[in-house]
Amino acid sequence: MDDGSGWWNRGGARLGFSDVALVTSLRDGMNLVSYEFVACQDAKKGVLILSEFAGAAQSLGAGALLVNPWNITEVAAAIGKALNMSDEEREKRHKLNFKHVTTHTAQQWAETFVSELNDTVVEAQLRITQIRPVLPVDYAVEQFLSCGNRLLILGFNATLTESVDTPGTRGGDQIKEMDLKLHPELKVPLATLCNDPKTTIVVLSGSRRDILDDNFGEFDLWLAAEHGMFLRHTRGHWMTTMPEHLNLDWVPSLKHVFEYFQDRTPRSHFEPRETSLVWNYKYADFEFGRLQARDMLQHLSTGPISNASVEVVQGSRSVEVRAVGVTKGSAIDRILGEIVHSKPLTSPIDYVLCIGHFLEKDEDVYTFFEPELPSDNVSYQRTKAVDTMKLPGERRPPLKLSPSRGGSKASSHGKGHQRSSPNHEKRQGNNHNGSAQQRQSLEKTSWSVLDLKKENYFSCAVGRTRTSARYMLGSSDDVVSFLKRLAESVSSESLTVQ
Ligand SMILES: O=P(O)(O)OC[C@H]1O[C@@H](O)[C@H](O)[C@@H](O)[C@@H]1O
Repeated sequence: MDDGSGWWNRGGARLGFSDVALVTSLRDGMNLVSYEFVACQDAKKGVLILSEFAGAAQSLGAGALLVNPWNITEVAAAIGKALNMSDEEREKRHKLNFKHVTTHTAQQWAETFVSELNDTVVEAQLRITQIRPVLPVDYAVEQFLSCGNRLLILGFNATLTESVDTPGTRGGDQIKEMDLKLHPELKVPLATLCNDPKTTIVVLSGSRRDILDDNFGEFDLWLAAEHGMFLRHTRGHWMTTMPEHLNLDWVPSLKHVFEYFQDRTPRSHFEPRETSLVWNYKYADFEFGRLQARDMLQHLSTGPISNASVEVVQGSRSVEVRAVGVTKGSAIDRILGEIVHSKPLTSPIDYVLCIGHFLEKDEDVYTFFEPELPSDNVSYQRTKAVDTMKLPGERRPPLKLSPSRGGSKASSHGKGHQRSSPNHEKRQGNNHNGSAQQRQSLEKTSWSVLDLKKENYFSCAVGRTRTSARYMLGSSDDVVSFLKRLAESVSSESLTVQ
């Protein structure tokens, strides 16, 4: 425990040798001593008697004996109990507290704090953000045709699916109605766009890998599941782009909470994922769903995850819990990195369309591509990657992704697919994955990936007017019409070329 500051000699050692620690603060912010005591007691498994007025009582209450320090009889009884406690109980109580102290590190606290601070900024910005104009479809199509390397990033839920209010065409089967299904009118236009050599499509969704596989497996495009934590081209295998330190220990313990709310809210739906859990009540009675959501949020804020490194994200008709650091915007640079690794880039991406019914938390994906800071005084949240490339007020130079930022690690999750080595992919005849030689030469340099002019960037929120996207569309029906227009323009473009 000697950290060089003399703490151990000044008194820290006593904490390690004691059988019992008695903390009787009448008022206390946190009480660091109780944490230090637990940290020093791995050998002795000493008992902590803790004032219920100390902040630490909220996190160490499970293993400590909690007392009201004004109640002398209670304190005396606790001392007696602690001194006579069986080894077994001491060990059990110590284990609970030791786990808490060693897993709730300053690093984790700082990450959660910064992330919540960012959320507050985004929320405040959204409140003062002007209502966005409707996507100028003709102009977006015109610009699309004028560019040579186009990237389309499409959300899935409520973007490429049928509107919730579309009268029941699914035969009244509740379970089937709640399944996420690609809008039937999109199959043809999407296939046309996917087959266009100048266009790359990424479906970026919170949904699980199997759901994206079922809906998009037949198309020639990229799938980014679970808010971009997993990625694959439909001709390749899933890989993970998850940050190394993501803590997912909380997932199993929370599932029963979500199941409970699913069971007591008819037509609501719980989707367990690997990096998040989502309960959606968009098909349920709205008022009842809202009340249930409120209950759930309260339960979550006081329950088992109140100290875990997770975020509770409230949607208009959903509640989601995800690991800190899981957002679409934080994943997008890793996704881009993989895409440009996988096929030789002949020219930088010069057109980006990013469209989705994204939660506020995920709107960071819109700002990632913002070529210029907006002229009004609304400052946008930018991802780390962008911050390193652009100073406030500066026009961003073409995006350079270094291979290390873009790199991902092989997945050991889900279907057990491992990321193939370039050679393996070659054996499969996968022309979306460059040869080992190409990759090697790319890794020696950084290269310009994005050269995006303001007029060629179209970010668009679906069904949300206050957004950090530049434009909005009313519903997925409008998205369908727009994508049909883009597909028609691609068909006439290829006819002209012939
Ligand atoms: O991530 P997707 O599939 O584009 O869906 C966007 C959002 O759609 C909302 O309707 C859901 O309530 C959210 O949970 C989801 O994240």
